[in-house]
Amino acid sequence: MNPAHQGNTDAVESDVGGRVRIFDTTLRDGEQAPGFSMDRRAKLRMAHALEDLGVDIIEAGFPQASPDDFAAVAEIARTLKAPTIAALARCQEADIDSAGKALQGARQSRIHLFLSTSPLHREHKLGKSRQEVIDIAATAIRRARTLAHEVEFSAEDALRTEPDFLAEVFSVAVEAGASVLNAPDTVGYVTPSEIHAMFTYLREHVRGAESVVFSAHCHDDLGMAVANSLAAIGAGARQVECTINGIGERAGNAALEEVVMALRTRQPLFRVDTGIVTQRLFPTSRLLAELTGQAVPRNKAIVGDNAFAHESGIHQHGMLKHRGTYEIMRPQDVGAKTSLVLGKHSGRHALRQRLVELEFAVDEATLDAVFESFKNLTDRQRSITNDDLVALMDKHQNHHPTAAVAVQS
Ligand SMILES: CC(=O)SCCNC(=O)CCNC(=O)[C@H](O)C(C)(C)COP(=O)(O)OP(=O)(O)OC[C@H]1O[C@@H](n2cnc3c(N)ncnc32)[C@H](O)[C@@H]1OP(=O)(O)O
Ligand SMILES: CC(C)C(=O)C(=O)O
Repeated sequence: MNPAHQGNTDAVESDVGGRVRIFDTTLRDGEQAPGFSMDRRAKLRMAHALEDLGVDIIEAGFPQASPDDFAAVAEIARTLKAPTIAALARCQEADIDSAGKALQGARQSRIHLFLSTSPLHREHKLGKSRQEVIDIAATAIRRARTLAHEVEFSAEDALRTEPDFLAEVFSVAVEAGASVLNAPDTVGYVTPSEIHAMFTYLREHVRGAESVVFSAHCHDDLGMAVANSLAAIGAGARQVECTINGIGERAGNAALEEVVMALRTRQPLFRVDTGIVTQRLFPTSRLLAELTGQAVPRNKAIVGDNAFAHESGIHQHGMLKHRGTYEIMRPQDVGAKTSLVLGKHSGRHALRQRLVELEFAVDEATLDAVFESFKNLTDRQRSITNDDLVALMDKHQNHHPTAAVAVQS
């Protein structure tokens, strides 16, 4: 068993341990975005990869959404050993019962209930008063408590909810038996300082706060999902809900790989750890792209093709002297590799390095001459391959047979 998973169900212990629980919702919030749906087989493959990655909780789906999603949650619950398996449910009996049923085979099960709390959602979406929202949540939590090992309660649109009302809803949720309180920024509206203030307020005002885990679930509508998740951690959140490649509703959720590597790379700042096997980040990202048919953008942090690629001559020169000049993480720590790509922006240092790797012995005069041909080629071609370089060297040697020696090509 991955040591990351040992003892991952004790709410109180997690809050004092400097350990942030990673709740992966790739298979639920990620999957519900247009273009990303996965069938049962794809979900099962992804769930195994998430287990290997060391996530603490896998939200496997929304069983009431469709028969195949029910089956996917049930199969993941039966099959996986280490992580807690969560299933989403509205505060409705049918949803709760179907989540409980789907989770029956899980070693550690969690029903994840949600109910809107913001004035906008209360009035226009649910048509419910404050008191009705509180009563519906409490009744649902008590029912879910009998069907799973643990219950998480999410106050949908929490970050646009009146703080005193949110604290009251959460206090009732704790009394009813919820052990994880999730305050989602459902529409990606807030800034880091605002979410920090909300989590600080909640931890001070929710009755029973010391016995539960506070959780952040941030959306990326304004591009702040990761920053907001980190700010919530700074204010005491000890569970973060995130997805591989940041997939999810609209602009997506906080990207798991970004949250995890920010916490790791800036450990002295955040002083918390996760149980993620970071070397699995890149392969897990690629598996998701394969299963959904949605490519990872080249410039995506941590897992994009360009995350550790350098084409600019000045950067390549720096990298050849000391990789810390232009890389803040070691690519092997996320399962990736550094590449010095030769193209229009490259300089002599990187060109010479590649020629040496190709086992050409190159003097300065040859390098200058080949560099000129190389630059001309880059104006016609976006990147230059090893075969292109060998051809350039052959051409040069035919004109100047003694200038460069191909030791082997
Ligand atoms: C913030 C989030 O990401 S929440 C999760 C969103 N994910 C999804 O919706 C994906 C899966 N959903 C589905 O497959 C479908 O919406 C179903 C099967 C769950 C429900 O379908 P339908 O019964 O046809 O309802 P529909 O989706 O059109 O409308 C939502 C209903 O749920 C109610 N509802 C919404 N949230 C909640 C809640 N947390 N608790 C109780 N009821 C809720 C709405 O008021 C509405 O009720 P009404 O039918 O009485 O008017
Ligand atoms: C169900 C909840 C946690 C959610 O997805 C949201 O509010 O964005």
